[in-house]
This record gives sequence, C-alpha cells and structure tokens, in this order.
Amino acid sequence: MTTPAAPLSQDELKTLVGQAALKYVVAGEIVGVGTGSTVNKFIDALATIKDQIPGAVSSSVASTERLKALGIKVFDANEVSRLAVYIDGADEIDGKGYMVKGGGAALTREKIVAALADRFVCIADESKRVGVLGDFPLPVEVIPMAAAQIARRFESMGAGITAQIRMKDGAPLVTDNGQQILDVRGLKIAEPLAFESEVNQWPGVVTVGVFAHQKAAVCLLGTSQGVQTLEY
Ligand SMILES: O=C[C@H](O)[C@H](O)[C@H](O)COP(=O)(O)O
Repeated sequence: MTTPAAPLSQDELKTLVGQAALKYVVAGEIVGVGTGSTVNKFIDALATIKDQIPGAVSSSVASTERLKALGIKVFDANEVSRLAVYIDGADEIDGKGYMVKGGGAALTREKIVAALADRFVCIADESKRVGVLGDFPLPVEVIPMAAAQIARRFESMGAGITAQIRMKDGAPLVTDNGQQILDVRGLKIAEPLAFESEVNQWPGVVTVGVFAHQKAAVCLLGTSQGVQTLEY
C-alpha cells in the first residue's frame, strides 16, 4: 500500500504558479512584474530565463530590489509604451477575473503597470478564489488629509462596515508613493465595475484596490490537483 502524498503547502502552491507563469513571458519583450509573496516566486523563476528578456517594469520598491538582486534590469514605466504581459498576485479573485489587491500596499503602482499591459496574468493559490469580493479587507490608498473623510464615506455605506488606517511599527504605514492605506472591512462587492468607478471619484482616493476595469485575463490557480488555468 502506498502512502498518499502530503498536500502541498500554500508556499509550495505559490512556487508552482510562479513557475507556471514563465510560459506567458514573451521572449524579447519587457515583462510587467507585480508585488507580493507569490510574485516573489515568479521573480525567482524569471531569473532562470533572464537572458531571454530585456528586463522588467516593476510595481514596487520591494519587487525592484528583488529583480535587481537577481540581475534582471528594471525599466521605468515611463520608458515603455506597452507591455505584452503583466504578472501579479491577488488577495481575492472572483469567477469573472475581478480582483481585490493591495494587501502589500502596492496597489497604485500595480494598476499603473497593469494599464500598460495587453494581458494581466494573475497567479494565486486556491485560497484566493472567492464567490463575491469583500471578505479580504479592501485596501484603498488615500491622501492622508482625506483619510477620515473617506473612512466616514465607507462606514456610511452600511452597518458593520469599518475603515481603518493601516499601521506599521506604531505609525500609519507610508506607501511607496508617500500616502496611506485604509483597510475597509465588512463590504460585499457584488458589482465590482460600478464600485470601482464610484470610489475612484471620491476626493482624496488615490487608488481603490478593486481591479475590475483592469481584471485578469488569465488566472493560474495553484490547487491540490496542480495548476488550473482559468480564462476570463
Ligand atoms: O499589494 C500587494 C499586491 O496586491 C499583492 O499582489 C497581493 O497582496 C497578493 O500578495 P501575496 O501573493 O503575497 O498573497
């Protein structure tokens, strides 16, 4: 009798999808690179084919440092007019490829780099797949002087909704762009496109962490059965 294989850990699933994303990298083209623990696995895999690409456009200081440490050239977003592909993780992804992102506070630059790309390839372990977005606290990057006003606007959307400034080491976390993050709990985002458009209009909102207008075209989902490719 053979012993069944132990289920893969979340970290192993991230490694699997990070490696699987290599097949979406186009030889000779600069690749858009997201941020986070799953993307870190992708960056490590990308280093094995770095001679096939000119380099990357990065979505955060953290990813830039990792790319450079592995010998991958990093281009400024202003130096490129288009990317074939942008590869990034997600905090939640629904059945249409709409996502919540920004758990690592990188959402603004992620949206900027994603907007340059023809195709968004999401890499995620199966814990990120949801029916309706909103269980993960929604990150919203805000101009600090508007934080309390924006928090009140969210909290007036319904009972049980709370919005709190993200803290780090006892002080408000400061993003790569010098701004703050509100984490909004208690939302059910049934209409992501309309929700993203609405919140984007509020004064002081830099970026809302709903990625609906820039949704995933493909999700490589790490599951106990292996990598599932979902297309939207
Ligand atoms: O700001 C961070 C990003 O949106 C990440 O892509 C997201 O938080 C997922 O990160 P991880 O792969 O670490 O779960």
